[in-house]
Amino acid sequence: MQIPRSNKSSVLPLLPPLATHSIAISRSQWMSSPTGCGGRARASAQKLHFRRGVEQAGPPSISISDSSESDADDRDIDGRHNYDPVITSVAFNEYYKEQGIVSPEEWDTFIEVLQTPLPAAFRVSSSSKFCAEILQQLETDFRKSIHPEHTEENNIDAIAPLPWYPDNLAWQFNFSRRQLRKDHSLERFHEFLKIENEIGNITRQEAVSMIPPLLLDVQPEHLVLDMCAAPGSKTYQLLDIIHQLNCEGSLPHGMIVANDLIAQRCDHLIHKMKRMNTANLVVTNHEAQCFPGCLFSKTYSYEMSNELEKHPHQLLFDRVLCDVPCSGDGTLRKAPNIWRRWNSATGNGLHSLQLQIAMRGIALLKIGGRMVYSTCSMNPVENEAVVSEILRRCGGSVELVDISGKLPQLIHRPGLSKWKVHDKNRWFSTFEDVPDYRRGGIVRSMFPYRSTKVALQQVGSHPTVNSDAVNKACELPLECCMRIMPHDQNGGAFFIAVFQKLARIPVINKKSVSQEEDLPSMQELPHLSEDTNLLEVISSEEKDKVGERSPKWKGVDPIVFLEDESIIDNIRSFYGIDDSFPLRGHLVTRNSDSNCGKRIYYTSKSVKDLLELNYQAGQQLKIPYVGLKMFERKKSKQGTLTCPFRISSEGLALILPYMTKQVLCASEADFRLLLQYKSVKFANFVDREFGDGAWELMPGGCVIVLDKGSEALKDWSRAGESTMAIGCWKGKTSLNLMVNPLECQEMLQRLLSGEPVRRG
Ligand SMILES: C[S@@+](CC[C@H](N)C(=O)[O-])C[C@H]1O[C@@H](n2cnc3c(N)ncnc32)[C@H](O)[C@@H]1O
Repeated sequence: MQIPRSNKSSVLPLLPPLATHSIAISRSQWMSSPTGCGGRARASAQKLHFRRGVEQAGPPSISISDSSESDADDRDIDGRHNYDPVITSVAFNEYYKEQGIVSPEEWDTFIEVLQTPLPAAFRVSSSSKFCAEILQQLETDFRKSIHPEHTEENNIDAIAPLPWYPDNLAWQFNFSRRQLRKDHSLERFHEFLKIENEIGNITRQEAVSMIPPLLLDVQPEHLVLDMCAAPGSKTYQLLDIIHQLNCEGSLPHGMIVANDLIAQRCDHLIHKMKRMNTANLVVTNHEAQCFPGCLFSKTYSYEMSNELEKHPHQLLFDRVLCDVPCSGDGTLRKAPNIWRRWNSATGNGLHSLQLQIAMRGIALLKIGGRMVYSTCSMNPVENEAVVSEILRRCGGSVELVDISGKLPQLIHRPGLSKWKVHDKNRWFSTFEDVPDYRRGGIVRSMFPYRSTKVALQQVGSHPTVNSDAVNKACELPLECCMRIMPHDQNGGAFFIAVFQKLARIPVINKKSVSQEEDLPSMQELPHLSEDTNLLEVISSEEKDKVGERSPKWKGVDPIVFLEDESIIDNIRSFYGIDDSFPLRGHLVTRNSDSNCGKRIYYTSKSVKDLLELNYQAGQQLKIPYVGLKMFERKKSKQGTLTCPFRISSEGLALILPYMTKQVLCASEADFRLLLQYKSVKFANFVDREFGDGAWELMPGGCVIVLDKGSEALKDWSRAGESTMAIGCWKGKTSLNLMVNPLECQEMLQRLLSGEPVRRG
């Protein structure tokens, strides 16, 4: 029996009254199947691989699931779509009762909570310059002013911070999404959520999904790989962490590489990440289990590892987030149609893929680095079994980190040490019980790990299973894993394990994996360099690419460093960009003829290094998105321009403190005039001096900064915290706004209401 662990024993006081009626469920709520996207040959092959993994044990249908947020969430309890009253499953009940997932006394509460809708949660971006104001607004305004029906009756807070999340940055609300949309008393709060979410100041994210990035212990200088990243709520949280401490006009040293197999899901992720305006993100599109190591020196050996620090020969990460595709029954409250599909074969079918992805993650980790393995499934075959097999295969070169005290207010349970495997109406306690014809689908690594020597006893000339050993608790420290159950704090279910890499991982001996012998200890292994090990896990297709100079990824524009110095010098001198802001080597375009590039993107030093490594390694990485859009070429009817590039809104906050030319300060009246009319003749500005100043600017791109009365901004290098600035274009007779309509509307609204505005 597992006992919840927490310094606090009480559950969150937001537990809603349990539903006794059937709840309405939309079929479209479930995450779209990976098999439904994309069309390119390679993507199809990848998807096929994923599907095969899933179908290995023969589930009728499956979708990937994640516990982040989903727009479809809004429909599941809304009742506008198809109703499906199924909120229970005999197979589910039988399976988890047999696994002893919760104590018999807890069972009814567990199921009752699972049958209620999940309270929505959101996170305030700590890197947002309006973080403090937003937190204050939540605490002093909304927390006190909103009282939807049942919270009022039950005398509970309608919204409250999650007690375990640091600095009150995460909040949960105690009413349904339907109420949020329909209840008039929540209108202002709903509007607030929508706007702040669009801007990127807050992110809707399921509470339990916020835990893995917290336990990854990410520092702003870390190189982080998010292996299965879409739709990206954890990626956003990771970016938030690395940007948290940096000041305006500077970039953190770290970087996030966000990867996903499905191109369409990558697009969704990219769309979301754009809200962060970051130069420290790379989005890649690979099978995580074959993620390229960008190894380019065939002569590299372990003895050269000191050199490696200075000139990386392969891609290694300080932190890896391995939030694998899973059966997702931890999200049943959010995605109730999982009840109807629930089948133990789903978890069995995903086990091998999850293991492969996690092993690749460990291989890509620097020694001393950390990897979080997580799922939103309750199934031990997808959780503890994968963790056990990682520990077994790594033979002491990784250890499980005890995270039990890291988030003291979070109620959680230790990992299971015993479980069974279910297959086609049969239960197996050991692999030896599995008939030969099922050993393709049911593999040894699904069972609790125990030494073969312990498990087998000799009876006559035949080894038989020692039943004491079978019932013996697993020998691995699985209690270090973290299980979160829905009724622990009125949330979703989640599983998390944190690994620390202590040494190079042993080369995987095919025999020991397939025949399930105990792995030799590290000392017994030949002294092999880690790159050999990395290549072991790179697929042959990837392997072929090592050393290639210019392979092209179909459908993805090549990334080209902007090397034309005349363009860079032109931009620098036109905008008077201070020399302390590095441009050379940091600018990229997505066009092989960089002179014709319409958009120029800025990359941080870490991203620049990664792109260079990738180039040297033959462009192993397929990168659909990189860099912060900084300059955009604009065609002009004004004839030849001194500089045809304007500064884009996304990059404005970063570069403004370094600009000494083409910047003008406007009164609030003139600033508003520009936002309202988009194009204003010089003579029509309220402040004549400003109109004259605008006329005197060079034709082309310029930036208008809001002058906040007494605090007239004279020194752009101090632009930051409360600076409000917009990109414009100086034409022959007028100033023209270069801000997209939505952003413009937002700014205007905030200006009129006196509320804070977003940077840029
Ligand atoms: C649990 S979701 C990830 C949720 C995400 N970490 C978040 O917080 O928003 C799993 C993701 O894995 C992706 N996926 C499935 N198979 C994959 C593979 N072999 N390699 C990489 N990604 C894969 C799916 O497309 C899906 O987006």
